[in-house]
Amino acid sequence: MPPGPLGIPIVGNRHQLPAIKPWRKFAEWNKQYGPVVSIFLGSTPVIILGTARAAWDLLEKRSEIYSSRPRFIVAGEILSDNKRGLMLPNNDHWRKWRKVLHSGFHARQAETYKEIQSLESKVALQQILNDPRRYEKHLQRYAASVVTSVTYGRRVDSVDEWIVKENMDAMDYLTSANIPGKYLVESWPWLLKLPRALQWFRREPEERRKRDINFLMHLFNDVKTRMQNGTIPDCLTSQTISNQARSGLTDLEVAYAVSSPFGAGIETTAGTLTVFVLAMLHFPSVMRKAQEELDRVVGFDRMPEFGDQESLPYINAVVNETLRWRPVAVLGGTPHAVTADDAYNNMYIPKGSTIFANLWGIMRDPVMFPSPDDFQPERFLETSEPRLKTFELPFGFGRRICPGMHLALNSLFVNVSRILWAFDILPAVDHGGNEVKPDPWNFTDGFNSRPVSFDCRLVPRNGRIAACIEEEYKAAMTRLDGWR
Ligand code: HEM
Repeated sequence: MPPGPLGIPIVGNRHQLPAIKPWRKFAEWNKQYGPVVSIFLGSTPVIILGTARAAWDLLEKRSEIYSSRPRFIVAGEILSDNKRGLMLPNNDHWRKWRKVLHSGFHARQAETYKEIQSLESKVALQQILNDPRRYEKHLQRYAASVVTSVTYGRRVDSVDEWIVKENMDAMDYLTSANIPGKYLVESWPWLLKLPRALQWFRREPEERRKRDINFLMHLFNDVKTRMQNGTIPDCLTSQTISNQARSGLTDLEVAYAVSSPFGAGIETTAGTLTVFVLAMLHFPSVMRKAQEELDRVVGFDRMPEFGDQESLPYINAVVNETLRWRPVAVLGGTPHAVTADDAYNNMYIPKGSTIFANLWGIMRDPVMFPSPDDFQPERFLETSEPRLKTFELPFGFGRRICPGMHLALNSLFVNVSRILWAFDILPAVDHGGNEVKPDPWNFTDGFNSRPVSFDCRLVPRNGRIAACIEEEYKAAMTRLDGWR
């Protein structure tokens, strides 16, 4: 097996793994033992990949055996009734679920969502202009509204709307059910053989499941009604319903499948945009260089559009560097599992191992990314490595690669370019007039890791830009009427 720290019988290495930010420990082990490390969590072998090369060699080149998931008994089987594909093993159910997301979000289909992304980003800019202190909330609203629009054809004005809150509750419960060690049945699956009445761990997640189903079916039925009335814009749910006879999916399976962007696409997108703001506070020379490019290509009389993207290589590099500098999907998303015994560089990888591609460590590999703590967009412009030119690494691997990648990259481009065009991003100032920069390492713990909320100033660069934002906002709100 690959090298790794020595564990103890029964618990394996669990006691050596901190409950908080385990990705840091993973990276330490990769530094000490090499790019492929093995540990045991209980009796399950766990492989930690610490370089992009190792992750590509295994998760991509051998994706037919590395694209499954570990078993999630409570969160996946009991709470989600095997209908949340993110936690499904590589089987027919998952393939059908994945097809829904692929047809909804592949590169060409993502082009059709650019209009709503552009309109929503104009709303976000105007909100930042008028209420800059709550910039983080505005970015979260942007991300939530794009997801509800492309999924259910309905935008949101605020993150306090019922649909967003109910979804957050559901996601919080899902995450809380997925904490390693919380449920005995995850380590002792034979407990599932007890008479159902004695399976005490079922009651709470099964109650929650009823609530989830009510919520998801309500959204599904709302789309169906609006399809019958002819009042819904084209969206993932309407497309999937139109296709249902061919796909053979039940109503409930569709309701779960189309809800995936809720859990996977809001926090990741908004968190990455907050990382961008944090980076600009610490690397003001990058901000100036990006603004010079925007001033040259776009000017002050109009805002950047998707059509400018090819003429803005530095902005594209800033987006890539944001995804690298502090990847929000720190552990590479949900771990993979390998479905057959394998060997790699003379190391044995047993069937059933859980595989983490530790993006936090991978993005800080000094061979691929020299001076990894520095925010250097230039590394994406001066490279001859094709895999850095189209930078898909932050979105995972092989058959499990993020299906929302194109939608996400479009969101990042349109917001990063417009925020830089519109505002100087400056540190907050304390009572004594001193600039206060947030700690660049202060990130949340959890499945996705984003910066802990921080204050800063977003100051409009000039009056022409401010007037342009107000004008574009008015026009955007009229166009957005169709998305209510
Ligand atoms: C900056 C934003 C985003 C980042 C960094 C990100 C990153 C990731 C990563 C690393 C994975 C795991 C891939 C793997 O297992 O190898 C993933 C999976 C996934 N992402 Fe994203 N994502 C983002 C936005 C989105 C959006 C906008 C959507 C939906 C429209 C989405 C939907 C999904 C889904 C459904 C999966 C699970 C795929 C599966 O298990 O087959 N993501 N994402």
